[in-house]
Amino acid sequence: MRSEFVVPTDLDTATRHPRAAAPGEPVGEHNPVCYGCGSRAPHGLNLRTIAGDGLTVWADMAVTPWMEGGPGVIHGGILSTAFDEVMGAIPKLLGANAVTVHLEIDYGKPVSVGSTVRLHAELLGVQRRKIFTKAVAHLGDPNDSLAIAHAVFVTIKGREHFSDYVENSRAADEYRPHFTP
Ligand SMILES: CCCCCCCCCCCC(=O)SCCNC(=O)CCNC(=O)[C@H](O)C(C)(C)COP(=O)(O)OP(=O)(O)OC[C@H]1O[C@@H](n2cnc3c(N)ncnc32)[C@H](O)[C@@H]1OP(=O)(O)O
Repeated sequence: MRSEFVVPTDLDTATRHPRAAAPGEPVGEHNPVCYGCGSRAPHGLNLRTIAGDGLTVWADMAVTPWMEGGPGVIHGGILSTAFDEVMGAIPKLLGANAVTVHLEIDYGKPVSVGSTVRLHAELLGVQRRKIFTKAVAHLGDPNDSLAIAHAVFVTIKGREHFSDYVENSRAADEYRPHFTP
């Protein structure tokens, strides 16, 4: 499948954080009301991302009728959100808080409503605060991809980054104690 994302040739390697989820364990939601992974996001994707070997993660997503874009197939924006979410679990394996600054998707084949898509993400490398990731969506054979994604995340200090916005959160009561100086 074609992708023209240019991976920098001078990335550094990184190591798994000692307290990161072990292979086979859920990476865990980063916010209980997150649209992508939150267990208390009734209109969200409720993705459960699992740590893989090395610096990889995966998640399965059932493509339900409300995800439809073209007739009988998934909306590209839903798949894009799922990719963002799953690749966004890679910084957690590094023990880092990070947000997406760049997200790029190559769509290779339609994804049928009723199918279950596996999203598999890996770390490509790091460069200062930047974390480069790649992910593939497939139906069981990673070499037969439906779509490929690349994303760049940048590490942040959670409290500084979100303090101006946390009162807008549906979980503000839970966050407030952690964000009040
Ligand atoms: C409590 C729960 C916590 C954890 C919460 C985790 C939530 C995850 C949610 C799922 C993922 C999302 O949807 S996240 C939501 C969508 N994303 C966002 O809202 C992010 C909005 N962007 C920002 O706020 C800002 O850009 C920051 C803070 C990320 C970075 O700003 P900054 O701190 O001033 O840093 P800056 O110097 O500009 O950039 C740092 C490095 O990144 C590079 N860089 C910047 N933008 C880009 C870009 N588009 N593409 C490539 N590279 C880029 C710069 O060149 C630089 O590289 P160099 O000079 O080192 O070479």
